[in-house]
Amino acid sequence: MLLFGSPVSTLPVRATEHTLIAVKPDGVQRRLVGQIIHRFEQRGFKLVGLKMMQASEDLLSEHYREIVKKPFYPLVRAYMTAGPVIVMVWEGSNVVQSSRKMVGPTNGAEAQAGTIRGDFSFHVGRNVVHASDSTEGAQREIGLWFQENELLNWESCDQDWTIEANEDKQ
Ligand SMILES: Nc1nc2c(ncn2[C@@H]2O[C@H](COP(=O)(O)OP(=O)(O)OP(=O)(O)O)[C@@H](O)[C@H]2O)c(=O)[nH]1
Ligand SMILES: Nc1ncnc2c1ncn2[C@@H]1O[C@H](COP(=O)(O)OP(=O)(O)O)[C@@H](O)[C@H]1O
Ligand SMILES: [Mg+2]
Repeated sequence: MLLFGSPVSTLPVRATEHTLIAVKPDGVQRRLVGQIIHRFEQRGFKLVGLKMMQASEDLLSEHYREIVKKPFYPLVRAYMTAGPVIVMVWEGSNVVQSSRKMVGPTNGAEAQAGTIRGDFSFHVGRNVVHASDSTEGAQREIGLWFQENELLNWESCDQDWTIEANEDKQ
């Protein structure tokens, strides 16, 4: 009797994309972690890594190497090291671009209601969440924040109901 559907080995291997999402120190302090995780879960993306960390200044300046020379960077450093962050890796088709849309523009004051920043923030320096902005950036950031053995490759039981099986053949 097949209670759980096809055996794992016969499930199609699908092209995957990953992104780094972080709940910033304000999100942790404001008890928004659960609500933020919930949004990615309900979209159907798959969580493959998660941990709480205190970011070091070195890690942060690598992570934000594109803004490290900007005049406001000291504010970003103070903000991002002010308490623990929750870092996560999410998997799914087009997850990088979709996550950016879910997160909304950098400044919460410009973000639409319904986005994470639009619902939970209104100041650029307290914008609750980070999301990688490109697939290359995501790979770089995941490598910075996670060891390989902290990411798990697992089969989710709903994948046939969130991804059409023929996706890779189109
Ligand atoms: N205080 C302050 N912080 C800023 C300013 N501009 C950007 N930041 C912060 O620096 C972060 C990085 O900026 P960007 O990478 O350009 O914005 P982003 O890609 O929307 O944000 P991340 O997802 O955190 O990378 C922002 O999310 C803000 O928290 C600014 O003018 N003042
Ligand atoms: N003008 C700004 N003033 C204060 N903080 C900023 C500003 N621009 C960016 N930041 C902070 O730096 C982070 C990284 O910036 P950036 O990567 O450009 O935006 P995003 O977070 O939307 O990808 C932002 O999320 C925000 O926390
Ligand atoms: Mg950014």
